[in-house]
Amino acid sequence: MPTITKLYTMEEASQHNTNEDCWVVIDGKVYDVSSYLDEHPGGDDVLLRATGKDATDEFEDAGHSKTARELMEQFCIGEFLEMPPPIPELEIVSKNQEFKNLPHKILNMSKQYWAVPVAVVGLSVAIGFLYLRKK
Ligand code: HEM
Repeated sequence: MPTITKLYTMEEASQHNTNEDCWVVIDGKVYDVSSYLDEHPGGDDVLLRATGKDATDEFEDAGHSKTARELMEQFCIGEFLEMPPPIPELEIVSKNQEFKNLPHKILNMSKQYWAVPVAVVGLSVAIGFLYLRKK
């Protein structure tokens, strides 16, 4: 039977960063080490500092034994879902002020183009009015 793996984003994993509720992300897997904080031979502070990021390097740097690696499996709650980085071009377009102000620019332009015929018609009416009054 296939096993269902829960996927967690870093945003979700990083919310579990307290003494009572502590998750760490190591080598693509998410571990709930809340119950292990007091027993961790390296101390609870290192685990708490390892939350909210990929702690693979810190875990490897500590030179964990085979026993430690076997032990950690019981704390595994799922896998880490890495979100793709935002596409730079789309970001540039969305941040570009020129594109953001485009609706206003179009509105202003349409106002300008209306102003000329309205002015011409207004002037013609005024001249016509004055001409008729003189007669
Ligand atoms: C589920 C996760 C983890 C488990 C089960 C675990 C388990 C252990 C165990 C059993 C030891 C004793 C030494 C050994 O047998 O290797 C240990 C030591 C240690 N661990 Fe972890 N660990 C975990 C995560 C981490 C993380 C994420 C860090 C660093 C950010 C870390 C840092 C350390 C340090 C600094 C020591 C002490 C090494 C020493 O004094 O020689 N551990 N850990």
